[in-house]
Amino acid sequence: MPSSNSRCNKSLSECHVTLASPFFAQEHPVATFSFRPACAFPVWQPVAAVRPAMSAPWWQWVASTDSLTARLINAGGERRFRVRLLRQEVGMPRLDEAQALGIAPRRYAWLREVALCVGDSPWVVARSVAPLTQLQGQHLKRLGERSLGSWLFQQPDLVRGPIEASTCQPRFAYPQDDKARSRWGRRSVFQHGGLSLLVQEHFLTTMADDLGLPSR
Ligand SMILES: C=C(O[C@@H]1C=C(C(=O)O)C=C[C@H]1O)C(=O)O
Repeated sequence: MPSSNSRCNKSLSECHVTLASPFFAQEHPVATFSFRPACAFPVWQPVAAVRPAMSAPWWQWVASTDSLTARLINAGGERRFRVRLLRQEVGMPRLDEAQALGIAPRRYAWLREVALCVGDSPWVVARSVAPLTQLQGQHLKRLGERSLGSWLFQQPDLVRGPIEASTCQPRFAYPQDDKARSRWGRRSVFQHGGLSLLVQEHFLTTMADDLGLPSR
């Protein structure tokens, strides 16, 4: 059983890992995250288009349209579910994110990056983006370490757009003591009360190992 100071309980400053990015060739003593850019510009495809390359157990996760939070809690059984907030700030969405949201590039957005942990393992890392101009009245900024899904799936007018999938690695940093990598990434845009919210989730190898999921 991992120690109590495992990666999901460590403070962010304790998540000391080697930056594996080509831009950080050497161990970076003050670094807190690993970063492995595998796709400079990620390729997102409709989830149905990648189904032939995806095993049935993974399809149950990647193509599901209900709350991932609820699924993770259920799959974790007795193990504690935890949202680890990595970053939440106002910034610029990436080009593919702006395109997915249908907004012009270089428009300020609300950015949130989390690790969804079951027990001591980060199973999913996620990055959510919403245009800042659409956030009036939303309580997203005060979410903290409550799951975004716990709020989102309470909205009666919620509409989820089509799910797209990718095998690209996350382009944001997340704690990776055991060199966890993304097995599958997915994204979709949620609409609620004039808000468009892009949610991008990456299912990690730690989740595959803990659940005995196939490699793809
Ligand atoms: C959209 C959901 O919320 C989850 C929780 C997130 C968060 O807290 O930032 C981000 C992505 C999701 O995996 C969900 O549970 O389906």
